[in-house]
Amino acid sequence: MKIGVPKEIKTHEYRVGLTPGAVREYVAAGHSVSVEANAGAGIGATDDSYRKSGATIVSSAREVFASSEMIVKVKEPQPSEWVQLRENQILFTYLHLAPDPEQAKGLIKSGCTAIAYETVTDADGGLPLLAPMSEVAGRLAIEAAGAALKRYAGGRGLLIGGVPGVQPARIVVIGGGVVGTHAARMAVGLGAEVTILDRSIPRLRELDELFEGRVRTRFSTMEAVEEEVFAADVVVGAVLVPGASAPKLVSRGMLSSMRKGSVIVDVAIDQGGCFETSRATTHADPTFEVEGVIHYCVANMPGAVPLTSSQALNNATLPFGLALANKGFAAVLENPHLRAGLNVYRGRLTYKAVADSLGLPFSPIDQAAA
Ligand SMILES: NC(=O)C1=CN([C@@H]2O[C@H](COP(=O)(O)OP(=O)(O)OC[C@H]3O[C@@H](n4cnc5c(N)ncnc54)[C@H](O)[C@@H]3O)[C@@H](O)[C@H]2O)C=CC1
Ligand SMILES: CC(=O)C(=O)O
Ligand SMILES: [Mg+2]
Repeated sequence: MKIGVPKEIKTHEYRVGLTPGAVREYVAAGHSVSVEANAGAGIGATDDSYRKSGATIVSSAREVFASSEMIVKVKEPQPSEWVQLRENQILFTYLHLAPDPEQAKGLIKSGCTAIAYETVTDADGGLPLLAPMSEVAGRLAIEAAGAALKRYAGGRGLLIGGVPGVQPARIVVIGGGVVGTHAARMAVGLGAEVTILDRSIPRLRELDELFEGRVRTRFSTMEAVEEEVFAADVVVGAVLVPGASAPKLVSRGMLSSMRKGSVIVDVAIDQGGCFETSRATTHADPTFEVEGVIHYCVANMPGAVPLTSSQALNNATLPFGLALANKGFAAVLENPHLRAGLNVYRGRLTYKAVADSLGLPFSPIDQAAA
């Protein structure tokens, strides 16, 4: 198959869809790979290193889109990219369609086959292509919170771990999945007082065991969320209902009861965010303030550490990408985990939670592929 890797164009997005090491695997399996010039610059991978791995370097994204049967990216296609997609072309990348009707319409119109990393599943019920970036974003969330808590950044002027004799920051994590767990690890490591809320009791049990008493766990009801958020210095939003828009768990009205200079890190912003007042920001201008509460809502947090993130992402995407390259759409039909990743096929939305969130018709894959 002809595989294409354009350079990422989202603001301050430095990751790359395929590392030179991944290209080598595709080429060894008999595929050809076109990489846009400088696509790997953000991770220090030169065009020459891609050539050595067997790629052909082309000078423009236009050439990549025109010549490839499958496009492998990181972030959701931007408007200038989705107009270049076409029927019978596979797009393999993050999409986050639920809060993004314009992109959804663009992909529907293109007729392409769009597989979303974030809804591909594994045999344990996990999301193997979301998990590595959730690990990164969870860990970064506490760094972001630490920066925003600084007085000159508008924060309360609090050191996360405190010092002997002075209490540390109180960090509340809503959603104890991959992001939440990794955020909690960092927060605990810095000496914060940490509470994790989740709606899954089995998950709360696992967290209780994992942290051996170093975090408090709490079942997530409206009352519990209110009590914890009002007492927090930092709230990390880390909930997910796969494919769907994130539930809004903290309302605008609640902000006035939060501490001035406290910080919200809404990692779930790529699914629309779980705070009513969140709106997506970029690494160029990551925070804004509402009612004295600093909001950090960057939708591509792992893009800030592309060297770590591109490797972690490629480790996870490689077997799925190779299956697609080897078998084409048949791989989607025969592998239930890739099938779960299919969001758009020949002009139809094939993921129910996405269609429901967008208020658009849903077509089961069998129907769409018939
Ligand atoms: N902004 C960014 O750059 C990035 C954002 N993300 C996003 O972070 C979010 C979380 O991802 P993961 O941790 O991988 O998901 P996950 O599926 O591992 O964990 C989500 C957790 O939320 C819990 N949950 C669902 N509804 C809840 C509610 N009403 N109250 C409390 N808990 C609830 C679930 O039980 C689950 O434990 C996703 O939206 C993901 O796309 C992930 C990576 C990067
Ligand atoms: C998961 C995601 O949105 C990201 O890595 O940017
Ligand atoms: Mg994102």
